[in-house]
Amino acid sequence: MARKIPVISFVGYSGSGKTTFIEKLIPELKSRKLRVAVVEHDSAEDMENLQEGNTQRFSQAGADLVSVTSKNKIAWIEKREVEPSLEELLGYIRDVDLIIMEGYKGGDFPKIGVYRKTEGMELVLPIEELTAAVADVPIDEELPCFSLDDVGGVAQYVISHFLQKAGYPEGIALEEGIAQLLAVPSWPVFEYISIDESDGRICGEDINADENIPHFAKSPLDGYALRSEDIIHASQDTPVILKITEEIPAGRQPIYKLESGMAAKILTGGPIPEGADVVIRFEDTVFDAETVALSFPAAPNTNIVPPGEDIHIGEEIIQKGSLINPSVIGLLASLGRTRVLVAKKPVIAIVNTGDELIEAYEPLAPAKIRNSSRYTLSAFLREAGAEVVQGGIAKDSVVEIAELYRKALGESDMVISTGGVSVGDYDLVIPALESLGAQILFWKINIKPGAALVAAQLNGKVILALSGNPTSAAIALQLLGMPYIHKLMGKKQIGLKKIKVFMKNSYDKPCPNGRYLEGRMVFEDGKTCFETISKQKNGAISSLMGCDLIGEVVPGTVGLYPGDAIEAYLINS
Ligand SMILES: Nc1nc2c(c(=O)[nH]1)N[C@H]1C(S)=C(S)[C@@H](COP(=O)(O)OP(=O)(O)OC[C@H]3O[C@@H](n4cnc5c(N)ncnc54)[C@H](O)[C@@H]3O)O[C@H]1N2
Ligand code: MOO
Repeated sequence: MARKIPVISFVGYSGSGKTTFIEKLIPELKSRKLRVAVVEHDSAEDMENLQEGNTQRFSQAGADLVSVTSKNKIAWIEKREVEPSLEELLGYIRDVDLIIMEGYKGGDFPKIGVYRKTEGMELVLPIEELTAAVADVPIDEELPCFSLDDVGGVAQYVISHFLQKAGYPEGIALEEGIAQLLAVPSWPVFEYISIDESDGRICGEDINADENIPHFAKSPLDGYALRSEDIIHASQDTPVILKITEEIPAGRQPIYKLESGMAAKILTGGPIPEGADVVIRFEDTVFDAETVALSFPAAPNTNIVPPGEDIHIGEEIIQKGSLINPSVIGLLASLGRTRVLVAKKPVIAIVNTGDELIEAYEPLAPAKIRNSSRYTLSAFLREAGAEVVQGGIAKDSVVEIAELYRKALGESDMVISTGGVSVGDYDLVIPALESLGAQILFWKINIKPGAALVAAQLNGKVILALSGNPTSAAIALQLLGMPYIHKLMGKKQIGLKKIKVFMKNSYDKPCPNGRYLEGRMVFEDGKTCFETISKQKNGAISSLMGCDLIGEVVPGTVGLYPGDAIEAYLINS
């Protein structure tokens, strides 16, 4: 029997954006090599359009079935007394991976609700009948909800929920792991804070200037404001002498309009008086208390800062999702904006597992080690802009690990754990997650170091269980965890920044499957270079010493030598 093709229906009131969303989703699914069918319901208008031309003529002439074919398309119009059942309709569709339906509210198919709450719209079906939603605001904690432009997230959600076989994938590519995590819906929450507190936060709004800076024409230097036409004939032999009307320091509004034969003494930042179109600096004039002599002409607008020269009305100050920095804060202050909308910091809980772990403040005991990863990972996360809560150390017991996960999930937006993810008898993270009813997204990714990990989700919250090996955990947090954490943070640019660097030293181990190298950024002969950290050991804490780059050794590399170019990720960028 032919495999049943998965069907997913998008439902929502007219104007909710269903069609637009599906239109954007199709290329997204196609880019993932899927064949997609779309079934639309109740669109009399489209049916009319379809029947234009010869097909319509044959159809109107009474043909029961008209088909039109061209090199790469086929269309089929069949007259029916009654509307065919959905089952019959779906039975015609073959050779696709997914059927998307628009507007079918009935039938036992998963349905994704589309709606715009801010436009006063309602959900077309009760929440219980939906599998997910696409909306302009989150709907319900239990319902995966994607924003109206998150087609990538919906594509991944559809693939991982309806197209993949049951069970979880093992040993997937890094990019696939990142995509799976990004597909777990998340909504940054926003808050207004003082701009004084906003350095390093993610802006929650697009801000454009609503005023010109400066908002008046001003002088960029100390000198005399005057009319260019008055000095057209000025020369060394025949200087023009103008009468000084007033003094205009920065902050004082001029009193007099400059008439012919007049000048105003003006200081840097002072407003240009009406009538003046030139400022000549003190050094180029001869003056006394009442007059100023000019001995050369100047073109109109010389030394005048026009309104809006610095920032003009409408100019972009910062985009939603960008990092606020000191210069943005200064611009906001110039515009009179003392509060700014920012994304709340996501709260990430850290749980460490392992019988061998003791707290950093405890004295060493035989076979025990201090829990260093709790501190390394917390520091990385805080530096990246998250709030960190400590979920404690769990002994190697399914019940204890599950209990700490449960508690940590209650206090955070995401849980990161260490240890217990390999294949040993004490690797109990997967059973602990399963005992909580979490959905395991995948186990292990194809990176070295950092392969051993588990990604899961429970009630829309991600649990990223990293390796116990300190360097592996740190590298996997950076490469796999950070893109999702950036999304949680409301960042527009997600994932670490990558740069091109030149090897400072050799790394001569062949890497048939590729690997990542811990390294330091150094500068030599005007080039940004990559110096490998001497210990490249997954279980060593010292492999991270001074490490600010993760170098990418592409599969098939037989060795790297000084001067060779590689790409490297900037840690915590
Ligand atoms: N038979 C196999 N053994 C291992 C494999 C494998 O494929 N087959 N993979 C190896 C790789 S690669 C990694 S990575 C580790 C992953 O192991 P776990 O995630 O289960 O981690 P643990 O065994 O719990 O710990 C590993 C190592 O790290 C130390 N550790 C643990 N937690 C901390 C902490 N919070 N701070 C500092 N150090 C910590 C722990 O004592 C162990 O020495 O598995 C390999 N084995
Ligand atoms: O998986 Mo391990 O994380 O390669 O060191």
